[in-house]
Amino acid sequence: MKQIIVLATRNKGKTREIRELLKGYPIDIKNLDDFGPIPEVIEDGETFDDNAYKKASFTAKILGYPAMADDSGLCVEALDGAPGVYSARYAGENATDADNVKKMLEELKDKDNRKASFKCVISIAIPTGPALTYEGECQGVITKEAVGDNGFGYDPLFFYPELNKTFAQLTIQEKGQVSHRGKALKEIADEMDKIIDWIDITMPKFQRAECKGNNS
Ligand SMILES: O=c1nc[nH]c2c1ncn2[C@H]1C[C@H](O)[C@@H](COP(=O)(O)OP(=O)(O)OP(=O)(O)O)O1
Ligand SMILES: [Mg+2]
Repeated sequence: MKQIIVLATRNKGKTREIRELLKGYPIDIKNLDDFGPIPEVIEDGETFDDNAYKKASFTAKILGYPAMADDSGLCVEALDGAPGVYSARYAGENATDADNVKKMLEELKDKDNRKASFKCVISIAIPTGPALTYEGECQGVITKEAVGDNGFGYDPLFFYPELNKTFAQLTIQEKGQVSHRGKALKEIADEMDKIIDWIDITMPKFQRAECKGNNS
């Protein structure tokens, strides 16, 4: 039987990439939409690591299944590493990808140094709290305008010199070979048997102790 893992993200772009890069492995990946409404996790950690763990462990606790969460973002040299963990909210609390892209181009308008890196931490947690952590990073250059229609987020601005394309000009598979998320997922894929064993051994089979006696 396949091990169920809940993908704790609301981001459709991430979901597509994770599903594509983990297809063929003996896990049954569920979306949050497969369950009833659950409260939103507050992503107030100071690091990608903190936020990835918060999202994974909270979801695992609430749903009683192992959960996988990705926290990621863009770190720009000329902006001292910003927006980093604030990448999703760069242009404001309810910012869209287009708002964030626009703000990034404005902030870098007069900057010569356009080096940036994408970072990704993926946490796999079980309901009692323990978790495994995987990470990946990739280097690129921020373009002067949006190029390409694929992907999500800052992809149209992230030029990857080795392929002479932005991430938004790559297929999911091509991006997955070199991206921050792809690298973290490669480690997960390589260790999949160990991860499934770890879940099997560590995760309590019953979340509630059986009560055999009469409580009255
Ligand atoms: O491969 C990527 N290509 C382009 N942009 C990316 C990528 N990876 C992260 N990013 C950007 C999108 C978002 O602005 C932020 C992630 O924020 P982050 O909180 O991790 O995700 P999210 O709020 O969109 O979904 P959720 O927290 O439900 O997983 O970095
Ligand atoms: Mg988020």
